[in-house]
Amino acid sequence: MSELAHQQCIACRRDAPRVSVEEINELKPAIPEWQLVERHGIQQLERLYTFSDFRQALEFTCRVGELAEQAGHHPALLTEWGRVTVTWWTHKIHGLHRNDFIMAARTDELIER
Ligand SMILES: C[C@H](O)[C@H](O)[C@H]1CNC2=NC(N)=NC(=O)C2=N1
Repeated sequence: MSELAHQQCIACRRDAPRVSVEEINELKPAIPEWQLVERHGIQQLERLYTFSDFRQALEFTCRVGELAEQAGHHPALLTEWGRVTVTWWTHKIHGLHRNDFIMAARTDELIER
């Protein structure tokens, strides 16, 4: 398990700061396959995972959902035949929190199992 995936998510408050550029530069190397995207002014982390069929994609989707429920922090999930797009950001701060990087690293761990 990567060190980042081991870190604890903290309860994120509405006034919590978004990650700084320095923090992004510190955290992003741990999740190299993820893209930084911006939608409607909101920075997000996004990764496409590919699978052999829809059932595999659906099973992975459910595993990510379980991870999210355990952490109380939830992604956007797009499940298609052979593909799942996972997008993390923190709704209440309209951007990226350290928690999103931790959850992206944990999402990657689901594949490596
Ligand atoms: C009430 C509930 O705890 C909050 O809405 C949680 C749920 N999951 C969440 N997930 C994400 N990604 N961002 C949030 O701000 C968030 N808030």
